[in-house]
Amino acid sequence: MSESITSVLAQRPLGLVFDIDGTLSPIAPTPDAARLYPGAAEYLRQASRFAHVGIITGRAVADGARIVNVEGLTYVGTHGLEWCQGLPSTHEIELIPEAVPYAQPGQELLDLAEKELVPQIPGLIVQRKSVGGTLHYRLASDPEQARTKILATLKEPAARLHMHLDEGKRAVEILAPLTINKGKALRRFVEHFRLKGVIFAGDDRTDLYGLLEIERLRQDGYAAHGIAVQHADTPPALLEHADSVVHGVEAMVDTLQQMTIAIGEEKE
Ligand SMILES: O=P(O)(O)OC[C@H]1O[C@H](O[C@H]2O[C@H](CO)[C@@H](O)[C@H](O)[C@H]2O)[C@H](O)[C@@H](O)[C@@H]1O
Repeated sequence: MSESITSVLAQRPLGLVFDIDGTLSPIAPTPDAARLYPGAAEYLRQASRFAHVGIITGRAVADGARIVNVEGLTYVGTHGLEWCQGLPSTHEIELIPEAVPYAQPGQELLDLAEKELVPQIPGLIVQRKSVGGTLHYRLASDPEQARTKILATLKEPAARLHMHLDEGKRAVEILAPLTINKGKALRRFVEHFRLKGVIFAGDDRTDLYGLLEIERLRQDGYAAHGIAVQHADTPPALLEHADSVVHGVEAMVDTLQQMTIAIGEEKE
């Protein structure tokens, strides 16, 4: 582990914050098939004895928590719009008030996708969230053609409904046009727990907001470190703004294990 990570891990209160897909869970053919890398849940559980552990994901909270399924973590879903201070089976999910007006327009776009795109693109998966959702074209016979078709079909209706389109891994995201993102969520997490040190890890476009917030937190005097999990399709900007890079989910979970051991030793 780098000296920079070690020095952040010595801070208390400490926060450890992770994305799910591509970070703790290998990319799978469908969203439902994704699983945490072996050992990851146990390391998160152990880490949560000594640090505030957060999951900040593009998935809905209920979906992300179903995959991670560790009690005592903070689950932040739908790119920062939903919060839950534990598993949703025992804790209430809070939808941030600014997002509420965009629930209906998001549903309309997803209805349109089901009506117009699903019949034309075999393999397209429509994933609904409390606000917006994701269209997964990974299983389409020609993914690039599917992507073009989805964006062309939704561009005008999205503008009319004041919704925002973004892209993830083989996926088009339908988002509320809010300035809330994973970076804002990370800042709120840090302030909520009055953290002195924080580590954030992610692998995709939307995780860039998290890495940029790590830079701002450091400028504001926090001990902060950003990790990019590199895959073949990792956006270059993510690598430029990361303080360290690990190669793939297995290496990320190995780093999580080392961090867990280090903070356990620090405590004793
Ligand atoms: O912020 P994340 O936790 O990384 O969530 C981003 C999106 O991840 C999921 O989709 C991605 O992973 C799937 C399973 O590995 C894969 O099949 C898909 O192609 C990827 O785009 C999730 O389903 C989305 O809701 C998230 O927005």
